[in-house]
Amino acid sequence: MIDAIYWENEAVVILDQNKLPGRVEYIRCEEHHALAHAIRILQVRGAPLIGVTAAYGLALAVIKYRGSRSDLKAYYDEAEQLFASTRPTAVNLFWAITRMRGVFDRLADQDVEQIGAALLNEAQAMFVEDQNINISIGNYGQTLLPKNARVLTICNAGALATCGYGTALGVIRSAQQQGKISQVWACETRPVLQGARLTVWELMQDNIPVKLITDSMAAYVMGQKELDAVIVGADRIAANGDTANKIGTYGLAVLAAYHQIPFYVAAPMSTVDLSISSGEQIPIEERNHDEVRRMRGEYITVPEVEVFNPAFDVTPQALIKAIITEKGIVTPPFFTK
Ligand SMILES: CSC[C@@H](O)[C@@H](O)C(=O)COP(=O)(O)O
Repeated sequence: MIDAIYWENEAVVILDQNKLPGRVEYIRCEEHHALAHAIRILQVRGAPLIGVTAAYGLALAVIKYRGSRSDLKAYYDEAEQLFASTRPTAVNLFWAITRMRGVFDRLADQDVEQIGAALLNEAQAMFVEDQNINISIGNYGQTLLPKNARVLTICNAGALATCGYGTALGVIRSAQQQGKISQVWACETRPVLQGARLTVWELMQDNIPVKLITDSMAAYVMGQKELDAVIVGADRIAANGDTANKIGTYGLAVLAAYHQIPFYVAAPMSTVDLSISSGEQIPIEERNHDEVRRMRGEYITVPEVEVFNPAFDVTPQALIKAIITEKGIVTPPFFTK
């Protein structure tokens, strides 16, 4: 199993996903600013992993705190703000921050060491829970797939995006264990290439048959009747089922509807944001324009060109056949009563 994050001797160690697949390199983060930076620059990414990384970061902040007890709350507020500002779309980040805040507030009268230890316990509990949640998502999700399934996915919603096993790739892993997978199609996922770099690497580690395509080839693959299902992860799901996920997901859902291929979202309940009724209210991150102008560092266009670089899009719920969660398979009207 791939370890995307772990705690070791008063530090958080993360797998540098920007180096994959060429190099498997771990970074030891001794203080929380380094972890916030790692989230911002995608060294750690994927909604559930972003949340757990922030949780470890808040624990680390308190464990490393050397100021006066009376200043701890202001210091914690600032650390929380720092993590909240890293990436706006994945609601798991805010879910994790809120959960950690609950621990911090509950122990308001305790000394700094006790609070630090309790925060670390909470982060580690989230880590273990996330693994179990993903196995449960996988078990439910694999029941939706036929024998010899050919499945298309985008981005990386795998072990690298979570604390292990993955969501969309968790469904694929469970189906593989049942002998049900004949082919995974991985979209490369421009501009940052999480599909080409991460999903391909992760699936090949587990000997799951994967074929890489550029994003623009998906329609052709579907038209050739080479596909039984599309399964993607999610960064935020509104109560009505509208789902924000990596840019390009919406296009795949439209294509899948045209070709009558079922389109599934796999995500933990911590990705469901019941405070918003529809996807219009989901904040969409716009990232650095050089992600589009350059590929792996090299300019692929005129360096001065204007660029639009939304990192996510929102798939309308009408295009989603089911959302696979750890609690079961949810169908329309999804999370609205
Ligand atoms: C289980 S991860 C689900 C999503 O977070 C994933 O599909 C995705 O879009 C990740 O985007 P990223 O920008 O790499 O963090």
